[in-house]
Amino acid sequence: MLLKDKVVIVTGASRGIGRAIAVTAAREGADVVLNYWGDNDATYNRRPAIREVLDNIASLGRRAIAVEGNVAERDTGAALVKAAVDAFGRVDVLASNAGICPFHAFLDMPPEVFETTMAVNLHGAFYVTQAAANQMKAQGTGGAIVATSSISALVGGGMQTHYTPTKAGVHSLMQSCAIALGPYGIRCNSVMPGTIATDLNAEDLSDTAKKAYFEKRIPLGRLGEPEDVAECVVFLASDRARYVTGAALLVDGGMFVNLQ
Ligand SMILES: NC(=O)C1=CN([C@@H]2O[C@H](COP(=O)(O)OP(=O)(O)OC[C@H]3O[C@@H](n4cnc5c(N)ncnc54)[C@H](OP(=O)(O)O)[C@@H]3O)[C@@H](O)[C@H]2O)C=CC1
Ligand SMILES: C[C@H](O)[C@@H]1OC(=O)[C@H](O)[C@@H]1O
Repeated sequence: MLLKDKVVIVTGASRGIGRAIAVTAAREGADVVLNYWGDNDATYNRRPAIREVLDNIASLGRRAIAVEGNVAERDTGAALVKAAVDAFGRVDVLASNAGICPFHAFLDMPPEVFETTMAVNLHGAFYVTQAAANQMKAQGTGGAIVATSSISALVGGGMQTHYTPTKAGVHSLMQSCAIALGPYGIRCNSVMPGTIATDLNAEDLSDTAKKAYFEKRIPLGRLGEPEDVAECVVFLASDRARYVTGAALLVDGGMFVNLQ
C-alpha cells in the first residue's frame, strides 16, 4: 500500500479529480480529510455527493471526515489542518486540488469572474499549502504536497484567460515551495492533467465536435478519467517518489506533445 496509515487532506474532494484522489488514497491505506464547497454551482447539491465519498472510504476500511470550506478564504487551510489533527493526529499529505473554470471570453471578462478564479485556484492553493506545510514542519517528519495544476499551465485557451494563469501559478508555487520546504523534508510537486471528463468541462465537452477534436488530438485516443490523475497524485505523494520534488507530471494521454 502506497499511503499506509498516512493522513491526507484533499481539497475539492466531493467530485471529479479530487474525489478520485481521496478514494485512491484511502484504497492505498490513508485516512482522508475531504474538503468541499459547492457555492459556485447552485444547481448541484453537494451534500449527497460528499456523503457518497465518505461511505466509499468507509467501505474500504479507512477513516474520513468532510470539512466544508471555501479555499479562497485565508483561514480555510488552517481549519482543514486543525480538523485533520483533531481527527487523526497529524497531516502527512496535502492534495491541493480544488479549482474552478468558468469559461468566458477575454474582452468582456467580468472582473468578479477573473478575481474569483484567481482567489480559488491560486490564492487558495497558496494558503492551504502554507497551512499544511507549517503543520508538517512542526511534526518534524516531512511530508508531501501535490497540487493539481494543468496542461493549461503550458498552453493557452481563448475562453480561459483568467484560468490558465492560475494553473501556471500553481505549477510555479510548487517549484518554489520545493525549494522553501526541502530543508524540512517536505516534497512539493504538481500534476498537469490534460482533458479529464468531469463536471468542470461537461458543458464545454457537450459540443460533440470539440470532444471529437480532443479525442483525435490525444494519442492514447480517449479523454482522461479522474482515476488516471489520482493514481499519479498518490504516486507523487508516496515514498516511491521520495527523491522527486519540484516536478510537474503531465497526465494528458500525450495531448501536449501532439503537434502533428
Ligand atoms: N477536468 C479537467 O479537464 C482538468 C481539471 N484540472 C484541475 O483539476 C482540479 C479539479 O477539477 P475537476 O475535478 O475537473 O472539477 P470538478 O468541478 O469536478 O470538481 C471541483 C471540486 O472543487 C471543489 N471546489 C470548487 N470551488 C471550491 C472552493 N472555493 N473551495 C473548496 N472547494 C471548491 C468542488 O466542491 P463542490 O463539489 O462542493 O462544488 C469540487 O469538489 C481543478 O483544480 C482543475 O483546475 C486540471 C486540468 C484538467
Ligand atoms: C476545464 C477544461 O476543459 C480543462 O481544464 C484544464 O485545465 C484543461 O486544460 C482543460 O482545458
